[in-house]
Amino acid sequence: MKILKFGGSSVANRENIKKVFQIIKSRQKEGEIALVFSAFGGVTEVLLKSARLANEGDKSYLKDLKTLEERHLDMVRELIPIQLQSSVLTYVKVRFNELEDLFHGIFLIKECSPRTLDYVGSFGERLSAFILAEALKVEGLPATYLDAREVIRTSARFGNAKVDFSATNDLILDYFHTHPGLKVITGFIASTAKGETTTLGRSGSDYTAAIFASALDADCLEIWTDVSGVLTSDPRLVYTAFTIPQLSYNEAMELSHFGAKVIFPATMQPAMKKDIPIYIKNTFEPENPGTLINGDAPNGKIIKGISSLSDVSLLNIVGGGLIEVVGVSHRVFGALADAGVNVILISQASSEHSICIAIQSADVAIAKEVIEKEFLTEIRNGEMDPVLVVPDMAIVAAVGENMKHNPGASGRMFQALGQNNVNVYAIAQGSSELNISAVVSRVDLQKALNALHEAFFLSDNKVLHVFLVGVGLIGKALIKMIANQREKLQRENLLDIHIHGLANSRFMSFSEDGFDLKNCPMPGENGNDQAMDLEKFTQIMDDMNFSNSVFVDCTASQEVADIYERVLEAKVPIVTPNKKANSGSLERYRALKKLAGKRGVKFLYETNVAAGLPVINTLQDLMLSGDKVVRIEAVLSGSMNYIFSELEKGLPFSDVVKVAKEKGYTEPDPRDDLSGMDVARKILILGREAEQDLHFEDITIQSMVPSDCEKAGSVEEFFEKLQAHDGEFTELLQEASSKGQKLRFMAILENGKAKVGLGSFDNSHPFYNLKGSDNMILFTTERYFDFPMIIRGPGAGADVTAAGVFADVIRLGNYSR
Ligand SMILES: NC(=O)C1=CN([C@@H]2O[C@H](COP(=O)(O)OP(=O)(O)OC[C@H]3O[C@@H](n4cnc5c(N)ncnc54)[C@H](O)[C@@H]3O)[C@@H](O)[C@H]2O)C=CC1
Ligand SMILES: N[C@@H](CC=O)C(=O)O
Ligand code: NA
Repeated sequence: MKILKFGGSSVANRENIKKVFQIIKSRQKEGEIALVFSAFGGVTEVLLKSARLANEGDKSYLKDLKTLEERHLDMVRELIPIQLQSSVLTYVKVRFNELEDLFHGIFLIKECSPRTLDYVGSFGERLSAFILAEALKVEGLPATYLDAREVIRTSARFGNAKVDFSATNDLILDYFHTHPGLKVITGFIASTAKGETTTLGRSGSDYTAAIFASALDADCLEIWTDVSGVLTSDPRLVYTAFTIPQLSYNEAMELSHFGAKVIFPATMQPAMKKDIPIYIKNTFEPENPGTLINGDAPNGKIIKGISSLSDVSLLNIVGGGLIEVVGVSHRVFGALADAGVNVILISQASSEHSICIAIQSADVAIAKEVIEKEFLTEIRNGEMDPVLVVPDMAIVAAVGENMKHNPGASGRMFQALGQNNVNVYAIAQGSSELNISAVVSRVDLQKALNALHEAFFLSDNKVLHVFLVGVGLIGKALIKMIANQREKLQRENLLDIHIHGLANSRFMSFSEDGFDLKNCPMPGENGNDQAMDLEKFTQIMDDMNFSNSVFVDCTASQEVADIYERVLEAKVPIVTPNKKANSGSLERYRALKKLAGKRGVKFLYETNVAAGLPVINTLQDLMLSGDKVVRIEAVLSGSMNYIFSELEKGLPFSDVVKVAKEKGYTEPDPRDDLSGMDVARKILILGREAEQDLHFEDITIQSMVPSDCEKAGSVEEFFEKLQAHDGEFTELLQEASSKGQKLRFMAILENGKAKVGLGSFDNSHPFYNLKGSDNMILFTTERYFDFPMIIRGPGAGADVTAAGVFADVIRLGNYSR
């Protein structure tokens, strides 16, 4: 025998009911079944609301009742052929006449006791089960309607009646023996021995089904609902949540205590006592195996699910006078129990100096009042502080029976929370080792759930959530690269990258699920894009609350570089090719590194120097291994190298500069390259990475920008003015050529000072053979003293730069595994 229970959403309309009938037919072929139905979706709520209206003297209950009657009559007309309808329609009409009389009584005497409400509530299931039994007959399944009030005996605790199992079991067995065939049973309702109608409380229909399963020693109980079983976490908060294939009864109870509303613990008890397996199945996806809940906790996942409770507050009871005083807890919890306050979590430090309690926020005022009243004398004497309330908290709980005697679960849990900047206010683990709970700030709830979900379920596949500011040349190339490499990364690196925020200087746009990177709309191209506001951008990034967020700055903007502290403070790592932050004051450069270290996040900027060439990382490795930099001699500008190489072909200087810009080698304003500023920033950064106290004032810079061009307002105007100077550059080139030399724009750092400017080199120097956008860096160090370490290759351009930024992003993924 199998018991199948269908919830309100499964029988909300004709379409759904047809699906239910399919399931019933397929199950019946497999063996004997009995069916338990809830009221049609939403009906119980309307009945109870109408009773309340009538009780308040509000006649609009009549309208609600009429609508409800029509809905049931329509259901009959839709499910049953016209020639068979009349007796069923009559049944419905008679029930509604009774209801009308009942409500009129409530309306007249303005009284609606829990007992009356139970009677009102019973109509929902009596109507649905009766109509469905008749409809099943039409489908060729002879069914007997069973009003569960005939067989389930309870106490007279109306609203949440207590079942008398011995009487109930006998009655059920007796009924089933005397009534062979398919039974269609009303969920939720029961009766006292005197025949008064009662109801079984929250999730009462599940309870009904479990009571029948237990009485009949059923092979299994199937709860058919509108979700595919119990999920690993709340899918509204954790998009990657998935169905848990199997749970032990204990795990299921623990998960439902903390938020998973699929099944209510009390309803499981009768089935659990008899070790009857419970399947949670989806009416709308019947082929999905759903969740099996039984007595097993087979080896496998240590943690089965992550659940949560929001709307929680913490009470801290603190006082030096509490140490080693016997009976403090007794008094605290006694006072709370007397006031009817439910305690969700307790944590006490072994110093006994404080007790920390989590309760529902709605109970805070009364809880504070009763505890302070209980300890009035201690508070007056200064032995205890007034109760400290920490509002707006939430509890996250990792649940799993296999964490028993299995070290590491809590380590993983708190590492994941810490790494994602989620502060933990209190912790509790029961000695049953079934659940580790942490109290966190409510604003961190979603991030905490996602971080834990990832740590326990998706640890093989890490997701980085990127927020990208600057979608010009480099930003666009980066998006394209991520789109192209995504599948490979997922497959081979177990890494996924989503972009959730995009901004240029004018607009910003966001996507909760991540943008479609193959057809990624640019900020300003979506109808609902907002005007760019950096503060707001970072705020939205915080609010989206992803674990593993990454801030990528692909601008050349000082303003963007100025918010790095704010980003790092929020424990979000930064990846950037923008040199502005690291080439500002030495104090800030150091402070940023220190802050990143303190907050435990990375600040990566390999592309600050020589684009994707491994210059910064190499230098950092040299320094870490104890080497000391003696001298750096370098060509650090891809655009300048390109310009002076192309000049050799006899092309005019202004034309070559323009092409360098078109090729994406120059800064957004090419004067940053020609003036030596860009190279100065780079040598400054290299000096600082070499642990030298280098300031901008320590650099002598030779600018290549003619003075009238400096003053030009726009880049276009600059190009116009530059033409007049073409001859001067040709002369410079000819002078070098006449000596068999080549012009290279370079930087030298030695003895704490740097020089940036044009040099000419003969073929004995490594710079002589540089081509196109090449960079070359010669590190002379204590170890590489006789022959310098040389790094050479293209040092500017969209792809080589985006590849460097991309590599830094991937590095982040690897760091935090
Ligand atoms: N082009 C290259 O070869 C290399 C470039 N870099 C660096 O990469 C960065 C980006 O360069 P490109 O992509 O060539 O520049 P770009 O001018 O093509 O793009 C800059 C982007 O930043 C946006 N932007 C500017 N100010 C902004 C603000 N305040 N808020 C939001 N967005 C803002 C612009 O709207 C644009 O989308 C620069 O810092 C550059 O120095 C580094 C290595 C090589
Ligand atoms: N404009 C720079 C590229 C970025 O750093 C260059 O020309 O090297
Ligand atoms: Na680099």
